[in-house]
Amino acid sequence: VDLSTKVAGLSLPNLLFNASGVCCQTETDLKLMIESESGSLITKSATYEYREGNPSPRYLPLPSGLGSINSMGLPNEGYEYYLNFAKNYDYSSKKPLFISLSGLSLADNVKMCEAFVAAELPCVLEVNFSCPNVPGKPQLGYDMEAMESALNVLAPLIKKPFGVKLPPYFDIAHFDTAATIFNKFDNLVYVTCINSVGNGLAIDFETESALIKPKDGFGGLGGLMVLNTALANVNAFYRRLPGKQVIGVGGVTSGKEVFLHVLAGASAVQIGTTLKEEGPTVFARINKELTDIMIAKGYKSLDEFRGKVKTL
Ligand SMILES: O=C(O)c1[nH]c(=O)[nH]c(=O)c1I
Repeated sequence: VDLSTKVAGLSLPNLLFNASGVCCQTETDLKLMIESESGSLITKSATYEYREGNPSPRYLPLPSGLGSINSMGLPNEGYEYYLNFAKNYDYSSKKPLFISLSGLSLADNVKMCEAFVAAELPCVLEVNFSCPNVPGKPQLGYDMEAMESALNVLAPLIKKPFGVKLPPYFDIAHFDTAATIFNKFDNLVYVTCINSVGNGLAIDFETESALIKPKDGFGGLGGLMVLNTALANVNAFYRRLPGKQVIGVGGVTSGKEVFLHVLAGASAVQIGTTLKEEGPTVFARINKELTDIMIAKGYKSLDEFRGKVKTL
């Protein structure tokens, strides 16, 4: 059974990697990803300067076991740290490297993209339009005009194939509008769907308190509970972006959800909450589970069923 795939022209030995933000903020984290059975890795979204992020507790798995809530607040080492990591990365390692950028302004995104473009590295840039947890900064992904304006500046600047990380959309008209924008940019070769479902609220029954400290307890939701929204966003953009690819993320706890993401159209699949809770051994487990599912169903490669979800 062949779990390999191609994204943005790069070959991934298998389709699994981390969701940006999980197991990827420091070199220690990133080394764990390199040593894991993942097919690639992506760095924590970078801002121009180092950021401490929001006060803790800022991430928790939910007592229900159905997911997680986070309001990290974009903690990261600053973009130069990840530029340096990218300069020292062993690109002969077969594991492609993705770099996530989430500038607090278009000017910051421009400066960070210019620095990465100037370095002429084989890593793939992904612009994060969907961080839900920086107080006072609305998600660009929910402002269609602002997102198009940003892409009008960033796509020509990046020149090479790149991707964007999107928030979940919940209205067909939004899928249509967003896809129309993305189809204007030839080098925008993939979208990653979905980021966390923004601004949920987890309340503890006993203490009658919000679970996390930042933003009165409001934070992005992840894990199994967001699976069906994730599958919808993957399939909506798979149908609307001919010639482009979709990376699926949201709700992956086993090979079964990975299989569903590929059926919905995903070229690669990321793991967030389950990676955070289980650790990097999750990649070996889920690759094996997916292999067993494909053998049971008689599939030899991902191409045989990618995007082939049936309708009634
Ligand atoms: O709070 C965060 O750091 C964060 N949390 C998320 O759930 N998604 C994001 O893109 C980010 I940048």
